[in-house]
Amino acid sequence: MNSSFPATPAPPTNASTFTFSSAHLIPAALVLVATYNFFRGRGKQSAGSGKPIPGPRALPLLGNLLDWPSEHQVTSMQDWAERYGPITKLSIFGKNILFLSSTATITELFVKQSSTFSDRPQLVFSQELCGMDVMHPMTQYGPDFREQRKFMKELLAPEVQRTHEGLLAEEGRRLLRATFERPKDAARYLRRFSTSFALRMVYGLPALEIDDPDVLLAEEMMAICESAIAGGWAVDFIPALKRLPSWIPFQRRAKYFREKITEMMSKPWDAVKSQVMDGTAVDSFCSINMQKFVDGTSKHTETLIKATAAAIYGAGADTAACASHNFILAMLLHPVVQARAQEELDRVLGRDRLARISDKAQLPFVMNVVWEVFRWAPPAPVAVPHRSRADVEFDGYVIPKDTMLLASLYSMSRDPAVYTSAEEFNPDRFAGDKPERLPHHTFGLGPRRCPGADVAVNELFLQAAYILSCFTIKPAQDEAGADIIPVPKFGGKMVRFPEDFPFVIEPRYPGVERLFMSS
Ligand code: HEM
Repeated sequence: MNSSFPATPAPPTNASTFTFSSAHLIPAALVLVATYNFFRGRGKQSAGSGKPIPGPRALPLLGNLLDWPSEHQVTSMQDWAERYGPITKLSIFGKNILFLSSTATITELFVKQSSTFSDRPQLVFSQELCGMDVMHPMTQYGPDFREQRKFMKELLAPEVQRTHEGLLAEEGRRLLRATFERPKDAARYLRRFSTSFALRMVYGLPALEIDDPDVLLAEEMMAICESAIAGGWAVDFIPALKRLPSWIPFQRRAKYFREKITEMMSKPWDAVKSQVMDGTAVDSFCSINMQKFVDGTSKHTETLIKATAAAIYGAGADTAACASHNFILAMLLHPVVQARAQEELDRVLGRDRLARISDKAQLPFVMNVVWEVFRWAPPAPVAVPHRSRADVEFDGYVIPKDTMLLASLYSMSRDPAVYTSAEEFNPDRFAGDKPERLPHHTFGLGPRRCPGADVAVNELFLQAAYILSCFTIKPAQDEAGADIIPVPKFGGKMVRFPEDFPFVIEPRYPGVERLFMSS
């Protein structure tokens, strides 16, 4: 009966990497470029700039190369926030990187000065070498960005969400049935829920199984995107390295990533295209948008829609799966919270039906559990990197043009000015006379805020309500019969999954299966 979470799929390792985590292997060429940059003084702040931005001391030539947190970015950012305040500066081979860690600073830059801080940095590895420049999370803040947002709005805006409810409910029932029949695989079914939901919403594919090639390809693709964007690739800091020959390991890796990304963008897209042609396509983001360019819309628009489709499931499936894993962990560690949520579900819904999205207002405690899961363990603890478009004066500092900005959404969740006893899992913080602020920041701030935020909240709400109506999550036991209470540990670069932990999931009462077996 014990279940446990599989680790996040790792990107393929058919070639050794060339990242800053293996900095000792960087060849002499790299040092030469560094020397060149150093003497050109590219790492300095702009001429006549304000007070120096605090941060770890930079070494000659290397700058802060050795301080770069290729793993556990969140922990480094928390440490720096304590030592240097809300803005910490690193400089690597002439590139300025700012780590932001307070609600006030992130809001000021990403919301109030959004026209300057909503671009993405030029990441040579992911954008140029892997071909991700057209994917929405990497597009620059300009016409292509706005056009893709328009396509997405038609799918993801709150007013069109009801159309996804049928799909969510169907995937939810599949989750309950599979968990009932094979409780030890519950964690894998949670992942299937979000991947299958995202792929069906975007491409109108039939419901997918755990080991379906489309699911496996999508999971590999997500791991590839994470590695490409957050891998700390040397070529992102020294663009001249992109001219190195194709047999160099990072070039081989980029080639493999590019081929997989192209396959993932084209395979389901081409399948939908032929269904549209022969009139068998079901309504989906792709089939609906394809009709628009049948009559001669440009190839560029087709590429934008195709890349938007890939970005929606790429950005949405893993983060949502991570949130549901965090939910299970939170319920395992907090049985009293779990029992209160179950009591509310029984009181409001009875034991005759499962929740609907329209029940959210009647289930305030369940909703507060959902928000507290997002706050306690933000799935994307550091926002996708932003870039400054111009020199900007802020708080006595000058932030130079082309600075990369990494915002810690995790630190916002731990901000003592906003949340009391922030480490505690306490859904009641959002209730009572003086409720604390709901953690909308978990989805980022300003124009680059996650376009799938409302879908993600509905997805976790329905999962939480379905699971707690039908099952109880309990600790597994060791050989001596003692409960195993896991100490939460998290890993991953962009999406921070909890590490593998054992748990037991059991039906709440005899006959509960009639709620989900028949449909
Ligand atoms: C628990 C679930 C989710 C979390 C925590 C989350 C969080 C985030 C965050 C923090 C960002 C970066 C914001 C920034 O750069 O400042 C982002 C971007 C994005 N998210 Fe989500 N997300 C989730 C689910 C989804 C879903 C379900 C979808 C689609 C259906 C989605 C689509 C996207 C896209 C396309 C972007 C790129 C936006 C851009 O670059 O402008 N996300 N998300």
